[in-house]
Amino acid sequence: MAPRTARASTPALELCGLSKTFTLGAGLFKRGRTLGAVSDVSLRIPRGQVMGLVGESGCGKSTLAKMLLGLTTPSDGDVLVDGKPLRGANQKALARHIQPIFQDPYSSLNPRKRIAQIVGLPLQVHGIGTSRERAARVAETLDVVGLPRRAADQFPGQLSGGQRQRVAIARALIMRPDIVICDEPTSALDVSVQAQILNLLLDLKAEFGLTYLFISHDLAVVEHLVDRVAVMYLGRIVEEGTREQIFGSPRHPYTRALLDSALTPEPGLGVPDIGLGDAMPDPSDPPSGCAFHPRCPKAQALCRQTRPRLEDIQGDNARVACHFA
Ligand SMILES: Nc1ncnc2c1ncn2[C@@H]1O[C@H](COP(=O)(O)OP(=O)(O)OP(=O)(O)O)[C@@H](O)[C@H]1O
Repeated sequence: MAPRTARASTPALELCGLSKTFTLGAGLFKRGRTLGAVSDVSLRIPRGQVMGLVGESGCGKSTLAKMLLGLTTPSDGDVLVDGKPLRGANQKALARHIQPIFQDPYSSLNPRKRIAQIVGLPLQVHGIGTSRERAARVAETLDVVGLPRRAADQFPGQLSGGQRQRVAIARALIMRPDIVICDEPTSALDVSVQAQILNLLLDLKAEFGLTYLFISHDLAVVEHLVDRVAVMYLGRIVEEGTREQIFGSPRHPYTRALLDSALTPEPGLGVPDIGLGDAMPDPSDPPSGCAFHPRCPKAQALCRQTRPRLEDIQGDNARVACHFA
């Protein structure tokens, strides 16, 4: 793994043609079908920036996150952290660079452990510091995420949803990572608490120079804190650009549909109906050509035949995969 003093121009996190294929229904005498959960994803996240990753349920966001966290092995492609490949890196080195914050603080915290044990566990697992040093770092980190000192002795069940997500954030920060993968970190929270957690994430980013990949189906949440946005459909990135480009002048019909659905007034109700009629196609049997064509209001014959490449939009520092964008 890279030293923490990598050059400022090197992206903190780079995904190069990352793919994950699952085999379904294989047996002794049966070959099984393949499902491309993530296909040929390439992204660069500069140090200190927030990349939003958006798309409907089942488009591959969590599978992508698991590959970045070393929880799933890519079928193809590479992940570079500070310019160095993650492949072959040991878990200890990885944990010092990349940490996750997951959606559900209710199920991701062990209900039988005290908060101090939960937050300090990564230090213990990786043999960092004496027990006194670990306790001091836990106390300091609880402060940083805005939890009272007394929370250290409490159990998750004694805390509110927002406080539990602060615990999950403290557990991620205790290793002082450079990159945090936030997988729907506010989806399980009340709307009023969501804003507090998002503001906390922004403050922590500034304080520790963190780089975030922020995964969400909720575009309103993403708009609040990202620098760039990548839009994913059926395992592929279909559009990527700055926050202003994606929210101000989206080019891909799917991005437009997602933005339209974000305007429907039912925040916090889970994945929106994006108003495109047919549900997302079966990823183990994707449509020919552009995978979005059966739902696309602008589809033409070419879209059924040829898959558009994700190409640079001239002079715009953005990319789109659509024949007619
Ligand atoms: N272990 C697995 N084996 C087989 N298929 C899988 C596996 N994990 C995920 N998939 C499939 O890969 C596709 C992408 O799933 P993934 O969970 O990454 O999507 P997602 O965008 O994170 O969805 P959600 O927001 O609902 O979590 C889905 O079709 C899913 O059923």
